[in-house]
Amino acid sequence: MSITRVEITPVAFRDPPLLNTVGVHEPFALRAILQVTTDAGVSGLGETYGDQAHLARLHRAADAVLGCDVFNINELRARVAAALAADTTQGGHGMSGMVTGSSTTDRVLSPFDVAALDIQGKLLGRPVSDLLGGAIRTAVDFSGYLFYKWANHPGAAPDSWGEALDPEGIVRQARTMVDTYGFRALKLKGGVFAPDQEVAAIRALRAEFPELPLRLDPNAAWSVETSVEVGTELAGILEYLEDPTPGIPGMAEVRQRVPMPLATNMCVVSFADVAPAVAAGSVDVILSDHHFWGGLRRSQGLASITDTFGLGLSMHSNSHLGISLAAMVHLAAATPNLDYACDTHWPWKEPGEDVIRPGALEIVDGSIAVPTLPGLGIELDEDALQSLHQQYLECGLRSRDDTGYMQSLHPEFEPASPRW
Ligand SMILES: O=C([O-])[C@@H](O)[C@@H](O)[C@H](O)[C@@H](O)C(=O)[O-]
Ligand SMILES: [Mg+2]
Repeated sequence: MSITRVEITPVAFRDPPLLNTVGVHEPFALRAILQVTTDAGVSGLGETYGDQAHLARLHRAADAVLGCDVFNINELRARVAAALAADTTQGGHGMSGMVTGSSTTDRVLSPFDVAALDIQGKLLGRPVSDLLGGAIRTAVDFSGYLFYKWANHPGAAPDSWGEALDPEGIVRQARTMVDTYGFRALKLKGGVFAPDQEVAAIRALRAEFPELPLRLDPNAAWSVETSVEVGTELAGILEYLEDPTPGIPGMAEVRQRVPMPLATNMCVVSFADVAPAVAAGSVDVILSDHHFWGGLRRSQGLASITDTFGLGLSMHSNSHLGISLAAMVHLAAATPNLDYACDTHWPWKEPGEDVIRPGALEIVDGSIAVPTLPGLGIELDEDALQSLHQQYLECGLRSRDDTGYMQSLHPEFEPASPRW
């Protein structure tokens, strides 16, 4: 079952002006869609970041994996690693400066791993979750991911979500999320306003949704002292506090002084980070993300590590389409120690704007039923792929740059970590 062809199609889909500590989302989010074909005529799908530098690496890896057996993921990884061995360039990873230390090989391997598992599943007539050890749940819980946001991108009409720049706006947004999707946990992307305003937003959410677990993630926007102040104020209110401050040592210090668990998708982003973070006692919960942890099998390796060290496991998300969501659902279904509802940016997408045919993945009562069809259980919509590719060609964006976009509108904006 060897790989005979890899097609890589960059696509762009509309994205609202969501704010974060490094800037604001641009009008389009970029992704790359991989179609991997075998000599058996069966093909599989993968989805990853669409930044230009990443695309160049994907193409180098694509040439290197031709002829590789789709059942031999170890060889797949070795070939990707060899193809990128001489690559010492940094950046272009699609995460806007927030997750810089992840492994280049693992980021590039990820969509090939997912596509190979999709093919294996189709050949065997089994869903990907079976290939990962079997689904231990029939549906996967997701959290409602709240963002401060403008009403519209400059020059464009307001989107249906409206503005959210204060606690009332955030509560309104949360109400829409909960009423529409039934989410049973909420996460607020912070690091946008001064910490007291974000504390007020969390308190407002707690008053409106007394039963729902709440998380706050300022993406390392706070100093150790600010993190301790916020953590102390929000005692008993947060399920976990995510990346309050930069770095393994800073997180370790905060962890000693705040009552709630600390989570990260910033100071532990590759296997190389795990030992130092565990030794320093930096975190209680690691957010996995198959897009930078090397695909589904390596993410399960991470799950074993968190299990071994008694750490919690959650799941991180960036703006994504349906192939990524399907992969996340299969992984989460087959990971027994996934202790928390997963993040997803899915509700922020324009309904219907996707590369997969609708219907396979729906958020109902805050969770997504695990597909039971062979492979990922989704189908590529070729026309939609072409139209999102056309949108990519026309939108002019070639790399995610939240900071540059913000500075083009507010030249005085300076991202700093920590900012407060
Ligand atoms: O989409 C965003 O603006 C998020 O801030 C994203 O880039 C982060 O990677 C992420 O969601 C997080 O949990 O840190
Ligand atoms: Mg985070």
